[in-house]
Amino acid sequence: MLQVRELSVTRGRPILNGVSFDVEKGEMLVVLGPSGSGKSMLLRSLNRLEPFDAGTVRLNGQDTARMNVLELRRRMGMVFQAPALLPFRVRDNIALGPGLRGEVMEDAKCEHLLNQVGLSKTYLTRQAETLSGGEQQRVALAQMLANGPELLLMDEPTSALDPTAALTIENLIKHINRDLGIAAVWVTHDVPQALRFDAMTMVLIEGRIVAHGNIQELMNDRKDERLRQFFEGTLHSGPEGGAHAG
Ligand SMILES: Nc1ncnc2c1ncn2[C@@H]1O[C@H](COP(=O)(O)OP(=O)(O)OP(=O)(O)O)[C@@H](O)[C@H]1O
Repeated sequence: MLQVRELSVTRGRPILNGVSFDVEKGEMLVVLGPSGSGKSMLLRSLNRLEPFDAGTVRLNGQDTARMNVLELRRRMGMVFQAPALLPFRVRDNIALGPGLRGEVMEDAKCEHLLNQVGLSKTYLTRQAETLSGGEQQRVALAQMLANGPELLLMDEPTSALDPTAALTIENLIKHINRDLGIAAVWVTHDVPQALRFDAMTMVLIEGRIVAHGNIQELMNDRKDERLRQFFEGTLHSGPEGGAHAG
C-alpha cells in the first residue's frame, strides 16, 4: 500500500539518501536507527511535513506529491514524540479532524474511539492539558483513528513516557495493527523496543537503509560493520564521530 522509491532529502548536506521500501496493507514496519540518522525526516517526508528533493512516495498507487495534503494526512496519520493536543476537552480534540471535514462526531463514536485506546468515557470531558503524558498519547492516537487512516506513522511516541506507559502504547499499537488491520510504521532508536515488536525491521544509519528483515536475524548479522556497531551501541554518527550522511 505504501511504496517509497529512492527518497532523498538534502538540507545543506544529505539527510536521506536513496531510501526505498514498501509497507503492505496491514503490515507493521519498525524503522530502527541511532539519533540523527534521519528517522523523523523520513516520516515527515512521507506525509509531506517536509519536502523531499528526489524520489517518489505512492499510497495505494497514488503519487502523494499530487494528492490533497489534508486527504494524505487523513489517510496517513502521524503521532509525534510529544502529543500535539489543543487545550480543549478530550472529545473536542478527538472530533477535530472529522470537524474540519464538516462531519459531526457523536459522543458514542468518541466513546468507542476512547475505548479502543483503553480510556473510559469519563475522559470525554477532561481538559486535554490535565492528562498525563501517556493519557495524552492515547488521546492523540484516538484523534488519528477518528480519521479512518490506512497507515499510522509513529515517531518515537513513547520516548517521553515512563516504561509502563510506554509498554501500554506499544501494546495498543500492536492491537490496532493486528485487530483493526491498520498498517503502522514505528520509528525508534531503542533496540529492546524493536525486539518487543518482533516485526519487519528496517535499520537506517546516516540516511541510508543498511538492513531490512527480521530483527533477530539482523542482530546476528556480523557482516555489516555499521550494523554490528549499532547493535553493540558503539556507533558514533554525526560530525563529532566523523561519519556524515552520504
Ligand atoms: N530542517 C532541517 N535543516 C537542517 N538539518 C536538519 C533539518 N531537519 C533535520 N535535520 C538534520 O537531519 C538529521 C536527521 O534528523 P532526524 O530528526 O530525522 O533524526 P532522527 O533519526 O529522527 O533522530 P532522533 O532519534 O534524535 O529523533 C539530523 O542531523 C538533523 O540535525
